[in-house]
Amino acid sequence: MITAQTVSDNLRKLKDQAPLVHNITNYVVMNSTANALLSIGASPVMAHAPREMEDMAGIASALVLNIGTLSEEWVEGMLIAGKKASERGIPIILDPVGAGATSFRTETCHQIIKHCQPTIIRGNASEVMALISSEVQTKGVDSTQSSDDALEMAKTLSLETGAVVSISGPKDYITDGNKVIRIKNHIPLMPKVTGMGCTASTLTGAMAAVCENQLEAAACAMGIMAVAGEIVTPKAQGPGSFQMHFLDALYNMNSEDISKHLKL
Ligand SMILES: Nc1ncnc2c1ncn2[C@@H]1O[C@H](COP(=O)(O)OP(=O)(O)OP(=O)(O)O)[C@@H](O)[C@H]1O
Ligand SMILES: Cc1ncsc1CCO
Ligand SMILES: [Mg+2]
Repeated sequence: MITAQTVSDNLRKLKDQAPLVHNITNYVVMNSTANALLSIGASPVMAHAPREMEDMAGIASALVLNIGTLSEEWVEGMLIAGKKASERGIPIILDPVGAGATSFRTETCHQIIKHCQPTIIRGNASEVMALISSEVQTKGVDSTQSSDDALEMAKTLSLETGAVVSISGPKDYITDGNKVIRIKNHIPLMPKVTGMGCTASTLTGAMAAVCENQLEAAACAMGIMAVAGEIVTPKAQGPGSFQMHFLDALYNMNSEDISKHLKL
């Protein structure tokens, strides 16, 4: 499975390779996720116009499709970029933001899964469950379910789609349908900052670009989120300073931090 050493080795690779990560992402997090990518050592680009999707997905090392603030035109762009990325064999991360809240979101995820074959699906518990069961409702973008309740459906989703499934929440689980990796850190302020899940997805994209094994990549990215959260916790006085210190923690993270803080 993975160890602190695996996470450190992949972080080193990421910094050496500085992969270009193409994000089609929501208005809420464009700035914060671009900064997270820069802080970790990757190269971000946010682009969604259908006319430039073939070109941009044609030069990227990973594609992140985040459906947080969708429109019909964005879906068109996502499908063009996703097909190009899939043809090129680069990793595709789907963040099903708000799947289970509206049928537009859930149906768009199914379209992306069918036409683009994402390599990793990273969402909260009810988003992941909504991709398997139409009974599950998401509260806007917030989960209504626990990661434990989502785990069996996540395994099914993984086996049905061929994508690694990464569930975030008070407990993080990453599964390929057979193996399950759990990140045991618990950072209470993390869900009080909008878009930390979107940040997890974009960092998953950066890791997936440099790491062949998508289960390992997804787990390393969630591990890095957790380690940064642990570093920030004693410094933050609330969500505002948490967000600021989080970028600094990503930027300065070294292998000692990882072995000291990561709980697997
Ligand atoms: N209740 C919680 N307690 C501690 N950590 C949490 C909790 N919920 C989520 N997290 C952590 O916060 C990060 C984001 O996960 P979350 O489940 O909030 O994603 P999300 O719902 O997709 O977020 P967003 O849509 O705002 O981007 C993860 O690293 C996860 O471990
Ligand atoms: C709050 C919110 N609404 C749509 S996307 C987003 C960012 C967190 O998912
Ligand atoms: Mg989310």
